[in-house]
Amino acid sequence: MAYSTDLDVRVTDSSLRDGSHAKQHQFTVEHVRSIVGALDGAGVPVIEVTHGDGLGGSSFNYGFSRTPEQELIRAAVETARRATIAFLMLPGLGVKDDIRAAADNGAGICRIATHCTEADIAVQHFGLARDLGLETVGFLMMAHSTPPENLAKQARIMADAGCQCVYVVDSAGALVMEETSDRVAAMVAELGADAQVGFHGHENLGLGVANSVLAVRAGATQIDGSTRRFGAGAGNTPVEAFAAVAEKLGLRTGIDTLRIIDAAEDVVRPVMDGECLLDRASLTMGHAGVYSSFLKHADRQAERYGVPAARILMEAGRRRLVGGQEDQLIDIAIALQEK
Ligand SMILES: C[C@H](O)CC(=O)C(=O)O
Ligand SMILES: [Mn+2]
Repeated sequence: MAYSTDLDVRVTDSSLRDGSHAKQHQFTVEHVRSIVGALDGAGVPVIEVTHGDGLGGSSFNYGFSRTPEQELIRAAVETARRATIAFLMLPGLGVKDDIRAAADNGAGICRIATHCTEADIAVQHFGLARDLGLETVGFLMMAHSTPPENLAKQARIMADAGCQCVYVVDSAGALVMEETSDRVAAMVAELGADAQVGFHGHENLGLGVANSVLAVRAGATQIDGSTRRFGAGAGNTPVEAFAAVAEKLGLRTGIDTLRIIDAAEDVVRPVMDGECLLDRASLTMGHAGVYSSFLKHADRQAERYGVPAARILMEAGRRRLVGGQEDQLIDIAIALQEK
């Protein structure tokens, strides 16, 4: 593998990428420097920094970034003393030159995300990332929406393309307990020594930490979280809670539990516009299987058309919308208003 470690689980903190959704992509270089400094000091080994929708995500459809993401990546790399800086890219939103720029700016890990049934669109990007000497991670998003055996076949496509760790990505926070471990186990059985398996959880049903522990027990060796749950929807698996639980379970994460608890309260929380809440809208997303990053888009359309965000999200779940179909939330809101 691209890194050697004596950790049982390697944690990637996604506050500065998944949290970008919650912050409506308004991160500044100062936000990045303060959060990276605190997480790095607490021993978080990998910190992801990008627009919420990855490289090239800054756009009319997804929301414009306040600061160009390559500047944020550069600031993160300059600040981190021990942590490796990762970035996310969705083929089609980002292009190969974006990967080259992130590598030039010192990022070490390229994370490539596709819908869980479309791994084949990432093949050339994994090849490029490996050629550039980057470590590679694959994200199979909306993993609740396809059964474990299909997910394992998609993971195989990513691993054959050069991906070193394929993630079960619970984008909707919809997976419940064994639904997580069954998917992880199927991927572990398929990939064997060819690639690691990871898990990225969302808190929409309050199961981020529990699902992550089950993922580890099923063979996952990389876990994502966000300190203070700073992520889309109800947020991600809280890193500080996962670190504390892992410590009690005797799993080595390399994270200093007390320092990450302080970082959550003293450094990350002040950057957040508000807490990521387990409220009606986010619970609806977990229940109906809706992509967590739809929350802020639904809130905006709810306000514009005077209809409840939860109703918009429920309909998005019924239509089985996937990432990239954010504009359909407008159609849904108009239809609900007309009713
Ligand atoms: C682009 C998405 O926000 C990636 C992600 O974090 C997820 O699907 O969850
Ligand atoms: Mn996410």
